[in-house]
Amino acid sequence: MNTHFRSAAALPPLAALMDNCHVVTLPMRVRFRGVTHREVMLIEGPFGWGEFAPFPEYGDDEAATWLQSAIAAAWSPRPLAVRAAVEVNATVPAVQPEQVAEVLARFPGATTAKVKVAEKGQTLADDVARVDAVRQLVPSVRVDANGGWTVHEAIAAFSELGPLEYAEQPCRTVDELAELRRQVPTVKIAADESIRRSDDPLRIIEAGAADIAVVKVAPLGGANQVLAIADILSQHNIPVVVSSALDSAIGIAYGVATAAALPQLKFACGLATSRLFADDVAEPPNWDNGRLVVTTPQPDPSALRRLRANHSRQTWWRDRLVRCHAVLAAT
Ligand SMILES: O=C(O)CCC(=O)c1ccccc1C(=O)O
Ligand SMILES: [Mg+2]
Repeated sequence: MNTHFRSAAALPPLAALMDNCHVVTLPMRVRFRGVTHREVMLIEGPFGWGEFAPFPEYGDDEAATWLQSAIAAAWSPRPLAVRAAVEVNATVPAVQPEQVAEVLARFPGATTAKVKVAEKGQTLADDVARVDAVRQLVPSVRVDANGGWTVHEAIAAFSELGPLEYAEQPCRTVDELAELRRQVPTVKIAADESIRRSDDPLRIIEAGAADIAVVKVAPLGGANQVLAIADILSQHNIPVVVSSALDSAIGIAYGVATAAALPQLKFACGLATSRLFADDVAEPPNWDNGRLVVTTPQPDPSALRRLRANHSRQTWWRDRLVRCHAVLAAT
């Protein structure tokens, strides 16, 4: 577990979480990260709602940090906002070029698009065709390879993809990112998995592995952790991009609140993923021409019923909650 920025707040008793949690399954409009449905657990506390939604394949140690974030959201006040809305990017899954216009139509006014590339089973030609289709409709394009390229493949891809705002996690390891940055100083490199799945989210600094840091609130343990990490990164001239982990409207609102509290925000944030869901537990933050407005939504009781996960998934998530609570209690 990433214990570098553990919360100072007291851990609520397990019963307080168990008695106030709901597991829902949100349908996606298009496949994303290989999934068509996203399961999340929502927990109500004295300060509102938190979201506990580590991906199913994550182990308990890693998932416990996501629980810390859910608890911070529901058991403590939001950080102080310095802006009322946050600029966001359109997110384009690894779709066919013919589907690009339909995807982008869900993000009216967004001037930056993030395009998924290096998807398993696809080729560089597929990526080039998708990126070209996006660039015809949106002026600024970034790509996210989710660590799918070797250094060599990344260099080949950069030479064919045209101008990029930046490339997010082009390779898997910190050392590869650093090597790629040395070899291709003209393309900005953003670290995502190297921060959110690392025991030490700040290792990228010393390694010289990133120009930009993607920070996700849940895997980093909450808003205060993100603000602390962003402060250190800014001292090394590494700006942050706050992004979603495919959160429900509840998690998105916490991400928007966190982004709104950052002293500096240079890049559009990856928080517009609500638009990839066909249904949600609450109205997501208002969309204002490419920006998301800071709000604190409440889950709609009828949506919690409508989207309620089946019995075996309820049990699975409640068991996971028990185990992750034990991890937090022991550290
Ligand atoms: O950054 C965005 O625009 C959307 C968020 C996103 O891409 C994402 C969502 C869930 C899991 C992983 C990722 C990722 O950035 O790799
Ligand atoms: Mg990413």
